Amino acid sequence: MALKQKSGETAGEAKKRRLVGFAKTDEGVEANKCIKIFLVSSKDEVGAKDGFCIDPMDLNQFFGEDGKIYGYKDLMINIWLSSVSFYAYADISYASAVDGGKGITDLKLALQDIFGEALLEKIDFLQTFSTESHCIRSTISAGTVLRCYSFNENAESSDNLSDGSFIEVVRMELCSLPVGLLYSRLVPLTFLLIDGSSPIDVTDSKWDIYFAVKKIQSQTGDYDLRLLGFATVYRFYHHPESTRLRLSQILVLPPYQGKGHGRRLLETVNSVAIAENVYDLTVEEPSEYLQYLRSCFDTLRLLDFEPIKPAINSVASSLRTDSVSKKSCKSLAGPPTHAIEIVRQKLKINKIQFLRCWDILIYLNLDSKDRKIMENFKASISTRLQSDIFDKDTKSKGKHLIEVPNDYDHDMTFVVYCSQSGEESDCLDGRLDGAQVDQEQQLNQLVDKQLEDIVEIAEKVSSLRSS
Ligand SMILES: CC(=O)SCCNC(=O)CCNC(=O)[C@H](O)C(C)(C)COP(=O)(O)OP(=O)(O)OC[C@H]1O[C@@H](n2cnc3c(N)ncnc32)[C@H](O)[C@@H]1OP(=O)(O)O
Repeated sequence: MALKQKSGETAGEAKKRRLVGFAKTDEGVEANKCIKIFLVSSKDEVGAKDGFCIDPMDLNQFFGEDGKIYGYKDLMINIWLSSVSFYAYADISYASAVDGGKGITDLKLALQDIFGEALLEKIDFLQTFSTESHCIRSTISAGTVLRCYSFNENAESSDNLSDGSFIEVVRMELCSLPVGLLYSRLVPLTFLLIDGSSPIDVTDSKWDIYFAVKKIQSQTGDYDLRLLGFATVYRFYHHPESTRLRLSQILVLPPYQGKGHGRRLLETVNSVAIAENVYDLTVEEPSEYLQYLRSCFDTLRLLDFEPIKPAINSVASSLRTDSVSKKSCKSLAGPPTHAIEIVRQKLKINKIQFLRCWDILIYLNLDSKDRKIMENFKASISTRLQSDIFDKDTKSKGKHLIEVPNDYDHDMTFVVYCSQSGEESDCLDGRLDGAQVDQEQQLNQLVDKQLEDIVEIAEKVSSLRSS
């Protein structure tokens, strides 16, 4: 006999209710785990799962607060992105779609948030391989070719044009209609591959875009263009009658990364800054790798820049002396003002970037195996960091350095804040819940991290110079 519960239902009924209740708990699936994005260059590659798969930053960010997709059983989303036209098509498959308590995610809407109007139905997408096959050439051929270099697929080649493929760097105004339309189809790539990227206003005439394109010669003697990467650059007004350039986004398509195209794009923007004698060139929130690339590139230029050599030699020779007092460390910690100014004027490197490269330039002039010299070098960096963060005046106003945990595992984040009263305790201490740790220890960690970066770039620069 079935046992009845208090409410009058049997134990069997209660069990069934529990099971149904359990089945209804939809745990969802992380977008990162069920979406794959393939870069394809022909119709035949669409549908093949062994093509070039893009590794996006984080797809979860496009799907609600927890990054999950709800309501589907065995969901698989394969997205085919054409490297010819930059249109896309999403192949969505699942066993069933049931509201398990958290609704059914509107996949079309979410994918449109990423791909916008570039997302097409399959039939239209397949047609783009013929109808849009020349879209890069027809859009970009009106641009100004600023640079041309030959390129060997398997090994990075020099800039002589004798062999390999031809690569051109072409500049265009983003506000021209065909360029704006092409850029709008490239925006999804910036969302997927650049951390924290946001679209730019293509109607603003101060935006330029630099395309790196590969020229492909056809058997008929005609040619076509394949897009390898691009960079967007904004032209700011600088008082009283100058402009500043800011590199906002730079992206090399994943199959072509690490082959020197990003560096060539950066070099080209830099030559424009010099040729047009703008005030300086800055980079908007560079990623760690872009900053590394940029520091290698700028340090190499600075090593050949005669006007700052006496200043580098003078600091390096002081650091070589047996003992460097705290007081003298301060004067050794940074470049002299005239060096900062001439570097900005001639190379268009701004002060913050020059300070980063300065440490590398000094390090390259020292014997890294000499413990005493390295101690002096470290002390000079520490002195500068210390005065950057806690200069005399602000120290007495209650400045605090606090380590704050972040979502990334590679670095630490530090927050510097001032208590209004200048007293030790402040409501922020409470908010950060015991995050305040010993300042000196944190400063040392900061110095060690800085030293690590300096050594890494110095070694890369030395190997590039000797190759
Ligand atoms: C502001 C922003 O947009 S931040 C976001 C930046 N973009 C992204 O993160 C998107 C994804 N990533 C990318 O698109 C690319 O990787 C980029 C744009 C960051 C870099 O472009 P890539 O083509 O991959 O880099 P590229 O091959 O040109 O340069 C890298 C190498 O050149 C080296 N290099 C730097 N200067 C020079 C020089 N003058 N001569 C020779 N080599 C140099 C660098 O040291 C680096 O070598 P390594 O990695 O072997 O140590």
